[in-house]
Amino acid sequence: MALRTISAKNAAALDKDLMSAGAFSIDQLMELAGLSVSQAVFKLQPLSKGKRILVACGPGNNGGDGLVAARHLWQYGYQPTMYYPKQSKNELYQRLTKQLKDLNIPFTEDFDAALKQTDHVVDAIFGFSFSGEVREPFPKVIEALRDTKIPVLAVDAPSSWNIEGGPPESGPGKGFQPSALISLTAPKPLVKWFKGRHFIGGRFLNTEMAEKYGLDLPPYEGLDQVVEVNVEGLKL
Ligand SMILES: NC(=O)C1=CN([C@@H]2O[C@H](COP(=O)(O)OP(=O)(O)OC[C@H]3O[C@@H](n4cnc5c(N)ncnc54)[C@H](O)[C@@H]3O)[C@@H](O)[C@H]2O)[C@H](O)CC1
Ligand SMILES: [K+]
Repeated sequence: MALRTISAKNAAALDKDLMSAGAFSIDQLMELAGLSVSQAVFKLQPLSKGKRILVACGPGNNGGDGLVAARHLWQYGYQPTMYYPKQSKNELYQRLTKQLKDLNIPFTEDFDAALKQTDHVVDAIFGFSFSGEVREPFPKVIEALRDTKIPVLAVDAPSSWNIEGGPPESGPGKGFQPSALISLTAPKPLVKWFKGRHFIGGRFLNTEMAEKYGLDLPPYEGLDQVVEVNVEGLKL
């Protein structure tokens, strides 16, 4: 039986619930989400296969997960490069950005050039709050992700995909099928159309919240912040 999915609306409500009734702060959730992303990269792209990781970050919390992941990746010995064209003025993102700059992690404005010099890409552009047509400056970036042969790990959703309806039928994301996906907390309905390796991360759900939102507690093991699942949602 497949792991149960969570709609965009319920994912946003669960996030709020975790931060009110659940007593988590956004920093904590983002740190755990980003840590999971870094562990998925470690499993997909061992250091021996190439250390250069291009992390594309969008303006919201999906981008924040990418900022956190990059810091952990640096600590593991990777060489992250950041593409973060719409930087938020929010204090949390500014702190995360400073932490990366203090590690001398480069920020680039030229996504195409950076893509030619990387071994792996993290797509942390849009997550469960994406809707409508992709707006500037991201259409070109989504097209490049669609066309590249370099492996791409999508964070929570392949950016530009509709959370409920999956791949877009037109626009830059038409035909974009990343090689891997990490679903945070629980898979979104779009996983039905996803064909690559699938991880679950964001190990912070409790039994009560899982029951309230009709979710399964993912089968994490030991110290792992991620679990890889097959199309049926079962641990590999
Ligand atoms: N509980 C969890 O699982 C947690 C998940 N996290 C991550 O947070 C994102 C959701 O974050 P949110 O800030 O709500 O939204 P997004 O990052 O998906 O995007 C919002 C951002 O994007 C802009 N935007 C929306 N649509 C478009 C468009 N068509 N074109 C251009 N820009 C667009 C919008 O204006 C906002 O600025 C979730 O997926 C996880 O990755 C948390 O980190 C921790 C808890
Ligand atoms: K994404």
